[in-house]
This record gives sequence, structure tokens and C-alpha cells, in this order.
Amino acid sequence: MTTTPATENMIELRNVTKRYGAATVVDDVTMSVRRGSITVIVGTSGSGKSTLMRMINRLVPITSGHISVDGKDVMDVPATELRRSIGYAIQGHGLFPHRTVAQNIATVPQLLGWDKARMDRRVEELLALFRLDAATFADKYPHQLSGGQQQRVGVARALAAEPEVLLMDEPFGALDPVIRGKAQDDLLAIQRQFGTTIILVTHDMDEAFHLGDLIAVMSEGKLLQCSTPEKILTEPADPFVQQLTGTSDRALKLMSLLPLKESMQPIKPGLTYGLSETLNLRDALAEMIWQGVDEVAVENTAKAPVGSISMERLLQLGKRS
Ligand SMILES: Nc1ncnc2c1ncn2[C@@H]1O[C@H](COP(=O)(O)OP(=O)(O)OP(=O)(O)O)[C@@H](O)[C@H]1O
Repeated sequence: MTTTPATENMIELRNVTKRYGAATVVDDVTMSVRRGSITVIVGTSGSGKSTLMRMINRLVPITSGHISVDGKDVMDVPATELRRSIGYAIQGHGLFPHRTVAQNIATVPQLLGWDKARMDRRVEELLALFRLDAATFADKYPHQLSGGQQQRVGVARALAAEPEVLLMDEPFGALDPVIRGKAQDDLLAIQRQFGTTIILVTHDMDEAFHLGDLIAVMSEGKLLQCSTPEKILTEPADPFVQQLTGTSDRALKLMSLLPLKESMQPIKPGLTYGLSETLNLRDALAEMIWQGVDEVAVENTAKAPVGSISMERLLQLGKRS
């Protein structure tokens, strides 16, 4: 038996346009999203980010152009089937107020006719994944949870039926910075575990740089650039892209994208202070300034030295190439 190889791109948008009357709110957007990657859409308010994303699961009808998901034109898939197969998480989470946490999470599996044992297993697994104790939370109602907990349930619900594609519209918008950071790290861990293809809309550029394999910048309905975070910083396609990413901390943003592990120098004996190889260069620099050291050992998770890094080398790496 021959099987068709999975296409490398999970989502393809070709010349996608959305008009409301005379207003063109998404203007001829062409973009590809690689399977198992995270694409973050940024741009000013009203630039068409949500509209673009909502055309993928057909919550908004396309005026012209084509969108395919996993090789299939979305217009050839019944809208309800499409929406059940694509996870969707929004700011304010949209939980059903009269359903418990467990029932909220099981919404799509239930619609898909999963048996009870499988649904219960999945709910427990997701609660554990989002660090919500099942005994405490499964039977609570949304109003009994904090905003952050509700948000996590919202994302858990979007992931419940193990979708290959997850669309997220400002999913962490309402969270305070500490919880937000944790939620982002949870999402990255889950994405790595399941290989989910994610498109996420945010206003927060730090979030975009932290999460995005690609960053898509929109302005007035147009897609100005869709590139890696490094390219967005070092080769902005448009003055607006440059303005959006901010120029004052460009060096530090760039350093935050570079892993220490890939930039370290050979092991050097006699260094008394060690940093984990899992840090990025910005965090390494911050720690060295704080500790007042010019050179440190780089250590693996077992605390064995695997290299070294000097302040001089760090400063070189942050320079525009
Ligand atoms: N149903 C509609 N009818 C008419 N205009 C609409 C409709 N929905 C959205 N728009 C307009 O389309 C434009 C893009 O809206 P959209 O919500 O996609 O922007 P956005 O970039 O996601 O904005 P924000 O960051 O503020 O959420 C806006 O000017 C908005 O007013």
C-alpha cells in the first residue's frame, strides 16, 4: 500500500483577502506554516490579525483566495468538522459558565463521541499537564477559578481532542507577567510533546520572540514580513517592522534568541563560577553582570563543565553582524 507523504506545510494561505463592504481588512495575504511550528502574528490594533486567523477555521468567511489545512482546502471540509479538528483558544477563554472544568475540557471529545473512559483519561492528563490538581479542580465551575486558572482550562479545552492545529487569539492577554511566563513555557512544552502546529496572535513582542519560530507582522491588512525572529530583528523588511520590534534593546533581544550551548568556548580550568548551558546569551550576560565575573564555566544539567564563556565573547555575539 502506498501512503501519501504528509505535506511539510500544515497551513497554506494563498492570496487571502477579506472585505467588509468597501473596507479591505485582510489584503492579499500569502503565507505558509510549517508542520509542528509556532507562528506568531503581531501588528497594530485593527490590522487584521484575528480576521486572518478566523478565516482558517472558517469563523469568518473568506472573500477571495485559498486556505488549506493539512493539504485540504478548508472550503471542501464542512465547517463544523473543521472547527472540531482545529483547536481554538481566545482571550477571556470563553468557558461555559454552567459546566464544570472537566466538562468544559471534554467539550470537543464529547461532540466527537469519545467513550467516557477515554474522555476522563484525557481530562486528567490535561489537568496534570497544566498543573491543576484534578481532585481540586475537575468539579469546580469557571467562576470558582482565578483568571489564570480559567485561562489554562481554556487552553486545555482547545487541546482536548489532540488537534494537530491550534489557533490562539491573545490566549495569555489577561494574565499577569509571572503567570504569563509560566503559561508560555507550558505551551512550549506541550507543543514540543505533541508537535502541534500553532498560530498565535499577540500584542506582546516579548511573547512573540519567546514563542515564535516565525513572526508574521501585519499592518493595515497587509502581511509585511513573515520571518524568523532573528531576521525580523536584523533584516526588517519595512520601517514599520523595525518600529514594532523596537530598536533600543535590539542587541539584547538578539542575544535572548541565541543559546549559550551553541556559542560557548572550550572548557577552561580554574573557573569558579558556573552557568547552565540551557541559558540564552542575554540571561548569561545578566547573570555575569550581577555576579561581577568576567568569565564563567558552562555546565550541563549534571553540573559537569562542558565549556566556558567570557564577557568579551558575549559582547561580540550581541553585535550586529
Ligand atoms: N464583522 C465585521 N464587520 C466589519 N468590520 C469588521 C468586522 N470584523 C472586523 N472588522 C474590522 O476589520 C479590521 C480588522 O479587525 P481584526 O479584529 O482582525 O484586527 P486585529 O488586528 O485582530 O485587532 P486587535 O489587535 O485590536 O484585536 C478592523 O478595522 C475591524 O473594525
